[in-house]
Amino acid sequence: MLAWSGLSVAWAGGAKAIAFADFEAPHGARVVVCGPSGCGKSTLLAVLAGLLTPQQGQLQVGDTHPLSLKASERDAWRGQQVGLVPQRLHLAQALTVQENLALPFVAAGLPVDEARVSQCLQQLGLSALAQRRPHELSVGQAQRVAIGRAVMRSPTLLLADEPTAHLDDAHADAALRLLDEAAQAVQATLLIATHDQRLLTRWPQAHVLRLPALTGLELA
Ligand SMILES: Nc1ncnc2c1ncn2[C@@H]1O[C@H](COP(=O)(O)OP(=O)(O)OP(=O)(O)O)[C@@H](O)[C@H]1O
Repeated sequence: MLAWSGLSVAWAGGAKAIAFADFEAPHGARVVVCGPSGCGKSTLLAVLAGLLTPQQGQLQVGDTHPLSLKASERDAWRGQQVGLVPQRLHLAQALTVQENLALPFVAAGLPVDEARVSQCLQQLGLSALAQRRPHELSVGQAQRVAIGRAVMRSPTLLLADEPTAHLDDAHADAALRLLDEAAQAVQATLLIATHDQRLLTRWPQAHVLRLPALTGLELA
């Protein structure tokens, strides 16, 4: 299951705090976090990925309580259990598609599982592009590489930040289908942060968390 309670984030200097409503969804769920620009969607994703430590609160991802882990344990947990497709894809420009997909193993100091890399290339329709570099890809192709990299180590939690921003209907649909299939293939919970209303129509069964706009009340 994915659950949090009492979560709040305060920025350096304590100027502003964001309190997130409590949430719980079963493992394997589809979750949509939506709300207006600046309401805290990316911030919540950073907390869920163990990249940002909240001021307060509890977080449970499967059997793990990431906020109780030491920094090094949390890094290891993130590498193994969390896949993140960031808003800006952050592909390594000097590396080929195949090498980008292998990065999660390299970053963890593990031998590259070449069979898994090949499987992902195939599943995401990237085999013919394996030797290209990111600047030789379309936006949709680059996004597929980012999705492949995120699911490479079969995470239990797959997070995607605005994956359909700037995509037309057909490409947005394709991106969502890929994320859905990629999550299903590794039996991960999939959480998407978005302000794209199309997603709510496409996934009527999703658990939806609507974050309110931040108001002056959050100002300390
Ligand atoms: N490092 C930071 N220091 C101070 N404030 C920050 C920092 N990062 C984000 N914020 C503030 O926290 C709030 C939430 O930002 P966040 O990026 O999470 O919103 P968002 O909902 O993802 O926005 P968008 O839809 O525009 O990407 C904003 O008011 C933002 O200015």
